[in-house]
Amino acid sequence: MGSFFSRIFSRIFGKGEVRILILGLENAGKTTFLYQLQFHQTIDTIPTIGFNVESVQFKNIILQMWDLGGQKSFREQWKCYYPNTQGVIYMLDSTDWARADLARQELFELIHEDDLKNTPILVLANKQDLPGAMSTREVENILQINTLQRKIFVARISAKMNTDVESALNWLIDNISN
Ligand SMILES: Nc1nc2c(ncn2[C@@H]2O[C@H](COP(=O)(O)OP(=O)(O)OP(=O)(O)O)[C@@H](O)[C@H]2O)c(=O)[nH]1
Ligand SMILES: [Mg+2]
Repeated sequence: MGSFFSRIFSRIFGKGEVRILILGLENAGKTTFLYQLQFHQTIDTIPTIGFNVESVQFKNIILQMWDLGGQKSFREQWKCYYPNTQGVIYMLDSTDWARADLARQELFELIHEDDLKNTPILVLANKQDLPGAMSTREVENILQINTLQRKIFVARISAKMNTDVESALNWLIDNISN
């Protein structure tokens, strides 16, 4: 019985589990993305108070995915979740041109954190199903990706329509294992 529990425990908390944070401004689509991955469904969301966490099986690994609330008061608490993180997903509402500068400021803040200094960052340019969504080039310019000396990659997705969601994750997983 003991070994049964230790196997389960190591499966959940052991080497096979990868800790990923999903960050980004409120309304970017973080929770929609998480539930699309976990349940393969578009679930109606409400603004996240605090966080949601789900263990998602992806290929042969388990991703422990922390979806943190993006409202200002919650952004101030993101730091508490940085230790031991192996990958960051930075979610952007690609139609929110008005808050693009704020989205960049928040990205630049987390990029300079010690706890995240070796962490690859996958930028998900979400809501590509909507008219006026930014192109990859526009996202790279707005977020000044070229100035960052980091493993960072922009992928365009629609969390709601489940377009390119899993293929985007491949980059992150490959870069964590490297
Ligand atoms: N059209 C479209 N709408 C989306 C997409 N992804 C999310 N949304 C919508 O955007 C709104 C916000 O989505 P959430 O997933 O709750 O956003 P969030 O980033 O978790 O927001 P907070 O929890 O407040 O930080 C909801 O109305 C979603 O249905 C998408 O790919 N396309
Ligand atoms: Mg949310």
